[in-house]
Amino acid sequence: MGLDRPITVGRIDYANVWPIFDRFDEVRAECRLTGVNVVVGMPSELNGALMEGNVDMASVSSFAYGRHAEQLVLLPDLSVSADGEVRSILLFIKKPLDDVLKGTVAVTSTSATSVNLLKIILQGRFGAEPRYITMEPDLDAMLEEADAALLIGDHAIQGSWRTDHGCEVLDVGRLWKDWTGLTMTFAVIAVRKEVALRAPEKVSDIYKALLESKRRGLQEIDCMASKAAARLGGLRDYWEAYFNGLRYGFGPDERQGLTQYFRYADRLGLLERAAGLQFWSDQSVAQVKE
Ligand SMILES: C=C(O[C@@H]1C=C(C(=O)O)C=C[C@H]1O)C(=O)O
Repeated sequence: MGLDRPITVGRIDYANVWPIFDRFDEVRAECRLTGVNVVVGMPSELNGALMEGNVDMASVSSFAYGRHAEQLVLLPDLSVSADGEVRSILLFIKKPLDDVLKGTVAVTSTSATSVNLLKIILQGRFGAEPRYITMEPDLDAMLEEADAALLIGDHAIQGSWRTDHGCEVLDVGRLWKDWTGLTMTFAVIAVRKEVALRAPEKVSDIYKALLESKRRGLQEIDCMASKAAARLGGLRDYWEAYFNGLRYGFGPDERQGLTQYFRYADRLGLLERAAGLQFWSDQSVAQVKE
């Protein structure tokens, strides 16, 4: 037992996680929380790193949690979710939707949740199974190869500001909400079970620091919006509306939406089984089974 090494935490390199992570370094310094390394990456990179054990806990695609739920636990009260529009999970369609449904869709290599969400919606709601090709998140290159392109995160946002692609832009969070009436959880923070078992105090300290970072981040969305505009472009007001439009908790609505998503993914054979949601708690860490 025990874990005689630093803990590595993976942070998604998109603005959507800023409200959770932006103040994390500051809070850790204040609490003198040492022995923590932070690495950044695209969701698909962190999904792989968490499963390979190269990171111990990370913000990852909720789909990746669903695929490997038996090896992971979720941190409560932390997610990236939306109840309708997300603004950063976007399908750019260059032909009428009916043609896209019979055609080819290029999907970003950075995603797991949204690619499968799109498959679920296109098949479940429209009875369509277009050909999917996975590509780097380059809108022009994707639209050259396909009738539509799915982008997520900052790539989607920056694509949505362009006026030269001539596409209609569909918000996939809105499509999900209109079809199911549910919230959608795109990212979760998951911990490897063996790490939660071997280093419960450390996980607890990191969890508390993340909660405090989120509390501060959400109190100062205006500062974060200015920083996002300076770093990533766009207007401060855009970013303020973006951060305010997302949800960062993991309450009953998020659980219901994610559970339904896992059920659909299971039905379509995208997951081996519909995963349950197992949350970490420092009181019950001994009950977390390996
Ligand atoms: C809201 C978002 O949520 C994300 C979507 C993910 C996915 O599709 O796998 C993973 C993590 C989040 O970055 C976004 O990227 O815009």
